[in-house]
Amino acid sequence: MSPSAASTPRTLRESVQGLRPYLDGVLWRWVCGLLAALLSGLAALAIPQVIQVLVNNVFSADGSGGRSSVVWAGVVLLVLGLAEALFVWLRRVFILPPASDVENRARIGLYRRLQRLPVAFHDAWPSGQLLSRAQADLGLVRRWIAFGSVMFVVDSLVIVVGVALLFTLSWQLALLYLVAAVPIIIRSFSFRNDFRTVSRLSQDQAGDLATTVEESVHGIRILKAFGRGTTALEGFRTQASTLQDTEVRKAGLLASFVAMVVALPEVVLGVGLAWGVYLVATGQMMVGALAAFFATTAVLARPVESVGQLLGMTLSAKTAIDRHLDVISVRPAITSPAGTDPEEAASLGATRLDGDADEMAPPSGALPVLPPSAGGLAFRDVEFRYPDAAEGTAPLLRGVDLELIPGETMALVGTTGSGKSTLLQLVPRLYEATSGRVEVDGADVRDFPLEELRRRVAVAFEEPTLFSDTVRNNVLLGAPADVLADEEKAQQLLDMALDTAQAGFARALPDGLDTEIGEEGLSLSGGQRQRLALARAIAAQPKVLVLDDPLSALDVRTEEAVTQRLREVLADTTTLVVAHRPSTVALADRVAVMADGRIVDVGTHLELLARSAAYRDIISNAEAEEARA
Ligand SMILES: Nc1ncnc2c1ncn2[C@@H]1O[C@H](COP(=O)(O)OP(=O)(O)OP(=O)(O)O)[C@@H](O)[C@H]1O
Repeated sequence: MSPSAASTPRTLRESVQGLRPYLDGVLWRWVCGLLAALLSGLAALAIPQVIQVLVNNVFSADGSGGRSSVVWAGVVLLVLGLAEALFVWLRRVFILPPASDVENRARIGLYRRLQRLPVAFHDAWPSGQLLSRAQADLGLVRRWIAFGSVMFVVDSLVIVVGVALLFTLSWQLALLYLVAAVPIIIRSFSFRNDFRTVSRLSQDQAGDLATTVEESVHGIRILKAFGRGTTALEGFRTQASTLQDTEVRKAGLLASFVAMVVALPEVVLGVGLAWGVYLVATGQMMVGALAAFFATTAVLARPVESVGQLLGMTLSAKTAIDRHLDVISVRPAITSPAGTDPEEAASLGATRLDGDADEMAPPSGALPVLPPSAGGLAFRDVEFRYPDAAEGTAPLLRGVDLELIPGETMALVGTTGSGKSTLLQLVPRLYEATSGRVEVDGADVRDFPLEELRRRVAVAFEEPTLFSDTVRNNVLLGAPADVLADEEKAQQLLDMALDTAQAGFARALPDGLDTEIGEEGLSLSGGQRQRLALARAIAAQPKVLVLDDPLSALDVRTEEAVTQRLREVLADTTTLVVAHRPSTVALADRVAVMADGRIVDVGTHLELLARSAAYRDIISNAEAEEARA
């Protein structure tokens, strides 16, 4: 499901139940916090009752007991005031830490799920939408759990109890107040729907805005180079204004509802006061009851005022939870075979939703019998279409048959857009073949636990992605755990990988191999980044290496040197490499020619030059491009 797809409709109860995996050990503290908040509300409501006794005694006909009752009432009021403050403090102590726990667990659950979801999911979801779900939405959920949810329940209960007390003091005046609540109750139904819609819109628009910021920071060089800064700013301004309009609409909706909630009791107050005085004057009501009545309405003023705000907060939090669940409930389409991956089961367990039960096969711990790691790679009648390809279009890859001999280096060449990169991504299951089989060491890639498959297969892409970390950590990202555990072996592996990829320049960086490279390695040149990404693939010590034009930013001579070293050092590693330069292609054992989503020929460079017009065409185009460069 893409972010533009409608969110699954859920009731508030269902949304809150979606948080269940994060509520371990939280509920009892929340209930204690709720009780503390309720007691503080009741303590506040008890104060007018004391006032009633006090006033009645002071104004009693004989005046007896006036002084002592004032002292007692003073003591009781003090105790009630202190109790109210104590319970407010207890509410915070009980609820604040578990609310942060929920936020933290939900954030980790989201991150874990994002790691599990296939590349196709990330193709469809803009990063800003995911960012806003991980940050702003979960912050809102925390505030709602810590404050909004508790106070919504407590204030609603305080209002119910308070109104009941008003009835004990004067049913006529209480009825007057209740009648004033009828329009509020009626309006609250339509308010809920209106506010929920606007709240979802504003949170989605905030996500789109985050995507724009992320993209323009990422593409700042392009924007500057093309002088598009002003245009980008205009676009951003429009988007920001749209969000502002939605926020203003949201605030307007809330303000009009809150105004109604606050104003109606105020209007009733004037009428109520006059009527109350009449009731006292005609002996239908004690003066103490009148004082207590209005003291109670004063105590109720705060919960009545805030209940509208809290309803708004509850609806916004519900939207935030729904947006979280929309991501967390996406089933990863590419998974390890059932029961082979404890981490997979943990990921599902941490985010289990209704209907997941059948997918929750407990990890058996026993891995299926896998073939020995020999470096076999084959494609058998493989067909593939992108999940987001237009309806009715032909599959991108059709009837792909290709077999590599363990240890050989095969170059994959073809016209642009013929599907070379796509084919490569099927090997580590970044995408899943629509039909047919991709085999590693004779077994279907779907039979391997993902971790094992990706231990056997390493990848380097044309667009190298590096992380904000040291050169060392970037290169050793996928190195075997036993090598990493031994400092000396890790250093040897690092040196070998850097030398093979001709990435010795990294040693001359200011802090050598411990130099922190900036976000995505942007402080390095394109060719330097490519060589580090290749070194990373080599350091993973795979049996199968798939390289998607990983040396395109290098000059011809360096590319040749790297290819030559790769063949020597990784003599028993099977390598499938997308290449464009004739000189590099010539170094491969064999070459596969791809056209229009099919492998149309396989042979040595010389064989193909002799027999394939398509190959000669590709090579002569590449030579012409090289000469122009
Ligand atoms: N995520 C995607 N969703 C939908 N279509 C895609 C996606 N990625 C690539 N394509 C389409 O698949 C086709 C093949 O792309 P691919 O990158 O595999 O070709 P290629 O042979 O590697 O091209 P080049 O040599 O230019 O890198 C292209 O038409 C491209 O538009």
